Amino acid sequence: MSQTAILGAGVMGETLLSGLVRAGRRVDNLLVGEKRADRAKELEDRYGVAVVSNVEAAQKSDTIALVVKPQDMGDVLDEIASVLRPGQLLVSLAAGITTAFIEARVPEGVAVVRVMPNTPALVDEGMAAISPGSHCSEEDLAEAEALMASVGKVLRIPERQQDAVTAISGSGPAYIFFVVESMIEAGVHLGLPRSTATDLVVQTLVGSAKMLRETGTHPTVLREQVTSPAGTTAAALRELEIHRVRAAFLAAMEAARDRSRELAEGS
Ligand SMILES: NC(=O)C1=CN([C@@H]2O[C@H](COP(=O)(O)OP(=O)(O)OC[C@H]3O[C@@H](n4cnc5c(N)ncnc54)[C@H](OP(=O)(O)O)[C@@H]3O)[C@@H](O)[C@H]2O)C=CC1
Ligand SMILES: O=C(O)[C@@H]1CCC=N1
Repeated sequence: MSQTAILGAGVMGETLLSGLVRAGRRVDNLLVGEKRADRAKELEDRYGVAVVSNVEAAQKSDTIALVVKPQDMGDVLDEIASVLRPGQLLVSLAAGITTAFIEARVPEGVAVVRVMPNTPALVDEGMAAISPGSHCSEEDLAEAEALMASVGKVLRIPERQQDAVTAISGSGPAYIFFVVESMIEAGVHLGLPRSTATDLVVQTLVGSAKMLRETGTHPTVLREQVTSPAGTTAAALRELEIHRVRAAFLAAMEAARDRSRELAEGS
């Protein structure tokens, strides 16, 4: 079995680690590089995984997942570059960071794949988009695909689409949780107990998501089915249009796309 390292075990690194463990990956085939000692101890206790230096993890692994913040990526690559060798695969999950950025800092022959995952991977419902770097074989891409497939769906996309993907599915769960929070607060304003409002909103979200996935029906049609003539839904949707919610979503996602581009410049 090949050895996999995860460098940076914050929210996303742990999400990947826990998914691999759930998918049946033996912990002795996994290594974690994490600079914070208390966090390292937490992960060792929780998963029984070895937390070692980045250099040791990189040296001993065939596949190395880079899950540090984009701003820390240059330092981590500088730290491990001297122990990397041709045939190894680097899988970067960092927003904004291009495969060219990574390839310029590692020895030739090290394959690079860029991935944009999301946090629903924690419940095996992740959405990951992957793009090959310039020296990446089909085998390397398939390896990265298998890594991410253990925690959800995987789509292969051209790298030029990665900043837009980051804005849609990478950050996407946050927008959905924001809508959920807003609806729960509205329920409380309307006089519902908070727990009742929460149950109503969460099940409505799950049911609606299931309809989208299982019926394959266009969301406009599904929305129209809820909207009775001169009814309650039409009254609510008119307010959402007056408050320019659709335009706000577009502006928000353009801002996320632009921020992803800026992260590539190291800011
Ligand atoms: N959270 C999300 O929903 C998503 C995140 N991503 C990407 O995943 C990456 C990580 O994000 P996220 O998990 O949210 O961030 P976190 O800050 O939670 O995790 C990053 C972790 O890396 C650690 N770290 C920093 N420097 C080093 C180093 N030199 N060696 C080893 N570990 C180091 C950090 O420690 P410390 O805190 O001490 O600095 C922290 O534990 C980012 O690049 C982000 O763009 C992609 C898609 C979704
Ligand atoms: O907010 C961020 O920068 C990361 C990338 C996508 C989701 N979280």
